[in-house]
Amino acid sequence: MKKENKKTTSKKAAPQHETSILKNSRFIFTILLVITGIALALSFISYFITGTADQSNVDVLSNRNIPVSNWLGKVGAYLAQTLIFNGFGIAAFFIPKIFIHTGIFAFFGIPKARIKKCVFWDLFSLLTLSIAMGFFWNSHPELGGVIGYEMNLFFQDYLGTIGTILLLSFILVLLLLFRFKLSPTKFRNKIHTLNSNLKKDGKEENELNTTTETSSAPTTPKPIQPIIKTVENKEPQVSKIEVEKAAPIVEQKQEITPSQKEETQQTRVHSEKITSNEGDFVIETVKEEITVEENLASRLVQDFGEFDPTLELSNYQFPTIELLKDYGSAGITINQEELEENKNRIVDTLKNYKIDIAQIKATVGPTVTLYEIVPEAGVRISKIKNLEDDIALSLSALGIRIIAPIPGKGTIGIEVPNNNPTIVSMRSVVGSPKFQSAEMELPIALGKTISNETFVVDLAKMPHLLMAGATGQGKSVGLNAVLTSLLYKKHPAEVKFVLVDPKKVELTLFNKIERHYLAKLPDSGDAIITDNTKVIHTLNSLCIEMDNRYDLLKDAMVRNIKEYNEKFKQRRLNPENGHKFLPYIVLVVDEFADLIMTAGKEVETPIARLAQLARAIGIHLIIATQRPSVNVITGIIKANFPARIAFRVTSKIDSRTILDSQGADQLIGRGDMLYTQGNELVRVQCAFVDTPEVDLITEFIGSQKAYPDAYLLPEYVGEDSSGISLDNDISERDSLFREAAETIVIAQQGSASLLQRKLKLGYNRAGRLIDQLEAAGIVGPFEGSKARSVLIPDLVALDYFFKEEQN
Ligand SMILES: Nc1ncnc2c1ncn2[C@@H]1O[C@H](COP(=O)(O)OP(=O)(O)OP(=O)(O)O)[C@@H](O)[C@H]1O
Repeated sequence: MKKENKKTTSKKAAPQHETSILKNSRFIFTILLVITGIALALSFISYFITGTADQSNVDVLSNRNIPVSNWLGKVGAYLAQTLIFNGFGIAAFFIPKIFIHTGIFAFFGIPKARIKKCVFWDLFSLLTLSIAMGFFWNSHPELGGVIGYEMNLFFQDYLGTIGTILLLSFILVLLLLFRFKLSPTKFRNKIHTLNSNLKKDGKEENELNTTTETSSAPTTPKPIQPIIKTVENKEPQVSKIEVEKAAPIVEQKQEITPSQKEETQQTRVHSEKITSNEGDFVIETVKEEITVEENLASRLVQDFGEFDPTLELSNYQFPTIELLKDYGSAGITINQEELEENKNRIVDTLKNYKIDIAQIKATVGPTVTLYEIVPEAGVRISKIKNLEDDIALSLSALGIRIIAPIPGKGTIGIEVPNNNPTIVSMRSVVGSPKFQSAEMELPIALGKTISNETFVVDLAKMPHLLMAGATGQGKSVGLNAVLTSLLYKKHPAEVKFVLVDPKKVELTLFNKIERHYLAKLPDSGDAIITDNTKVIHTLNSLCIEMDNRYDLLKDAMVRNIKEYNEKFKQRRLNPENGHKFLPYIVLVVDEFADLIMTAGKEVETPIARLAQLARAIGIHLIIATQRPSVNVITGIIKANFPARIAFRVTSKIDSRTILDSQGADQLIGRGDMLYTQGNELVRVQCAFVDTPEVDLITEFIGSQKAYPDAYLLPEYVGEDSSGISLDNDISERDSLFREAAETIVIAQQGSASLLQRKLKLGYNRAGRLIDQLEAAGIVGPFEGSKARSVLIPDLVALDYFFKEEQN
């Protein structure tokens, strides 16, 4: 043991010694650079002061007897003559600047890249200035120097005088843009702030003038005023009147009421001298104080307006309604004969079963007509309900549904399909005033009800949607209708889709809007997910996103995404603390049965978690399945999906699985559906949107300026790869291991959340890194709520540690 200790001490001592030598030589070098720079600068200044006195002497540098006037002697005179007159003129001052700057930068250990950048721009400015000064060669040759003059002539030969001036102006613009980062927007903002400041000052001056006028108004000399200091709970003084002559001091404590506090914003002191008989006295008014965050926010809002999340794509154009196909007549054609015929048949059938009708009324919908019957008094409703099949048989129509009684009305409804159904076009529902003026977070125009009204629902309120139906009954069209609705109403900044499409063909068209509307895992190719492992990763990643969002909400002290975004828009949340505008995320899973069959619990668990918790933070799920059997739509999923859509299914059992009641088996297909949000069922004809229409819309959006990438979800490292072992195997380490170690050592705080923030990692990866750091002996073991201790004191020791490890 002792031996080992000795070994480590000697090994530790060696690098410390090395570093001290290194530090010393660096210090000497930096001092040398700065002194050289100063010397050059002095010799240049001296050159301009002593004028041409030394010009004829510099040639005889070797002759000790010739006197020179330069402050830095012959060498100074020689350097100044060479670099200024024979060189770059006054631009040569950039040379000592480079020396001094580099020296100072090196002293403070500023990264080399930054020093190089500085030197580059200085050399660039040196040449430009020198060429520009070349224009004055005839009157003042020392301004541009020989090199500046020659280069200037060269450009003039090729570009002419005007061309050279234009070129130099362009270079000046480049300098302002890239060197001084003076963008036009910054410039505008500066002018704006200057303007508003001027206005404010003007106002304040006016106010002050009024005060002084009133205070200097009295003609009779005032008696000597005492110094009055009003102190507000240690806040700056509110008013202070000073007289030259000594006077007693009266101090008053004054409470500031909350309302006063709100009024005040910023401390400003105005002083005004007033001459009275007794002498000058100064009035200092201290105005406007704090209410930190709120007022800062309102100031920001005042100066820059509310935060606009759409700003980055401010020129984004929503798709036009013309992109959607017009399927002929928007209205429904009422076939009187058909109506009459059906009515008679219903009345006759019911008569056969001894059910008398008091009244019958028909409401014609796009695909189905509803006959509302008011039975004679004394007729039992269950009797009619039981005759459902017989009535259907006598009407010889598929898809008869009897609603007995119609909720909210004392009538019985019989829905009979129309002989010639009308297509409900997406165009008609998107263009409807109901959808256009919908004040909803995520409005969806699903189609038209039986009374031909546009049926609009809010996905945010659902808050998740389950869609089921046998194959070919309109599920895919339904999904497209949902997505299209959102594309027509929501800006790319406001909503993002996560699309899971195991069939690989249904949602492919949405690839075109990847950088506008889609979200994906970092480093994954296509945004549309088609394979199962990726689905599991994405779902877990969404869970992480959910947790992160909850943290943000907690920090912002709000309850849901709407309030959070409101607060963010009002600039009351600081982006530097990780706050950002949160878009809604809509997860669409097609062929859910397929997923459950292959991935089972791995999919069900995150889905259930998201379904239970994600509503408040703006993640909404839409799940579609062909096979609505109980092992697919399990109890836990059903419980969290109160909003359900059933297209036609083949059996009553399937209908029960989806809707908890029958009915879906009696639908007629082709977009005929039942919608429920927990209570009654609504029969809706789904809006029809064809593939070419979706193609046009996505093309329209896709051809516009987009974000640099799809919306990136947090990284998720699968369970399989996160096998946490405390083996200190260097080859198995995360690629960010070293960076993580440095981050932890610099902060002297061993926490995964620190790594998450600094290295922008997902929780799992950060956790894994911490485990590896523990295994390596860089951080201590887990200590409950406290951060782990860091076992390496600084970066030098860490460097040494890594070197040791290599050996
Ligand atoms: N709302 C609608 N209005 C009119 N016709 C429709 C409607 N929805 C679907 N259809 C018709 O039904 C056909 C099948 O629809 P869709 O492709 O949506 O079925 P699906 O349920 O997704 O089938 P699968 O599960 O096999 O993919 C469509 O090609 C279309 O002709």
